[in-house]
Amino acid sequence: MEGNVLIIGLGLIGGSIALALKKEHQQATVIGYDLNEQQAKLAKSLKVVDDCCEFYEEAALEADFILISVPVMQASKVLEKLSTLDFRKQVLISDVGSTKERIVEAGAALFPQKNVTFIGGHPMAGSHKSGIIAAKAHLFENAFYVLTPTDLERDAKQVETLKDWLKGTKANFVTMSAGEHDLVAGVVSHFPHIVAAGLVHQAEDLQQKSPFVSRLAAGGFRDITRIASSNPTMWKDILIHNKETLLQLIDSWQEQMNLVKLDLEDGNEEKLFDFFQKAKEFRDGLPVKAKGAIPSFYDLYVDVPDYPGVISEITGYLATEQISITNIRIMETREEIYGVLRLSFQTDEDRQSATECLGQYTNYETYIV
Ligand SMILES: NC(=O)c1ccc[n+]([C@@H]2O[C@H](COP(=O)([O-])OP(=O)(O)OC[C@H]3O[C@@H](n4cnc5c(N)ncnc54)[C@H](O)[C@@H]3O)[C@@H](O)[C@H]2O)c1
Ligand SMILES: O=C(O)C(=O)C[C@]1(C(=O)O)C=C[C@@H](O)C=C1
Repeated sequence: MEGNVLIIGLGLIGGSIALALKKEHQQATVIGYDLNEQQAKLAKSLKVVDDCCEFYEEAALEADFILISVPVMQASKVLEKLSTLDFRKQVLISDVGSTKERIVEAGAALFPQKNVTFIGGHPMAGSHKSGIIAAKAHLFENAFYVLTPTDLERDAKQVETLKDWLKGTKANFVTMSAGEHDLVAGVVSHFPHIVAAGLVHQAEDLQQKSPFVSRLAAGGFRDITRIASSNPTMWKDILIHNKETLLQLIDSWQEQMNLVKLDLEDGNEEKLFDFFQKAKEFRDGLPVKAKGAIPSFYDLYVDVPDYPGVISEITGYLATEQISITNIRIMETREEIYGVLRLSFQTDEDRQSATECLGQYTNYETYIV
């Protein structure tokens, strides 16, 4: 597509979308603005945008597409500022905020004029890293990208235009109401971030009792708390915007913890087993996507002798058969002789091929848990 694009907020998400958009629409001119001047300058020198501006009013009036990619409380302010401009041509405005209801309400109220259309958006993939340095063109490949038009029938054409602008993200677009989005995102994204931060606080408090807490915080603790390293401003804003949903989720979580507590106090083995078994069944049955909310993990465990170079030996065999691994980790050392390697694959077929490959080249035992 040809045209002028303005991206307001040149961090992880704004930068990633700019890269994907420029790749797909080489005729488009992408102008970037960021409150943090250094960030904007860096975006220009890294060629994430064609140019950057000190004030965005002029670029906004010339834009065909404006994307707002700032923390959600700031997004409402940017929308207010844009609404004071005298747009003469047709312009499509969207955002990438992790919450939708309040932003979409503001968009609908602030732009009654026919030539300005606001459609809320949320790419459901990201990272705990922030800033332009972490931006990647492929960040949203295969991830869900939620669009929340206020009136699907009226905005149908603009929704298609928006998808065209965002085509380079290679995301899977889904449309839903802003309310439904905030409920679902609350459950699968916002609330888990609260729990992750809570677990880290608990570990930090207990660190006073034993310095081993942080030294032994490996494996499961690291997996479940990675997202606690995310940007605090972004998450503070998300909680404020999605307050009602999150208050309800906190209540139901507390109820659930109380039940586990009672079962534990009673020593009710059957109920405790059920708690984990039912969670496992639901988790194992979640749809597997290459990227997005739930990453796919097909794990294969390998008992290997504990000597230097064993990892490159294994990866070498798999490379010979062109089998790609998404992750590799040493789990433990047994009796100082054997180690357990966990190899993760994107598909069950890759895992099967890896089992056969290691069976052919080595006598190491492989197993699936
Ligand atoms: N990080 C994720 O995983 C993720 C995923 C999907 C959506 N989101 C949403 O994307 C948005 C941006 O998040 P991010 O991860 O890119 O954050 P980020 O910190 O990497 O980038 C945000 C940028 O916005 C700039 N900014 C702040 N206020 C501004 C304003 N008023 N005007 C112009 N620039 C301003 C900051 O200087 C910063 O460079 C947030 O709304 C977030 O909820 C984040
Ligand atoms: O992978 C991560 O680090 C994320 O937290 C990404 C994540 C998520 O919760 O899934 C975080 C916030 C976004 O709005 C969308 C995606």
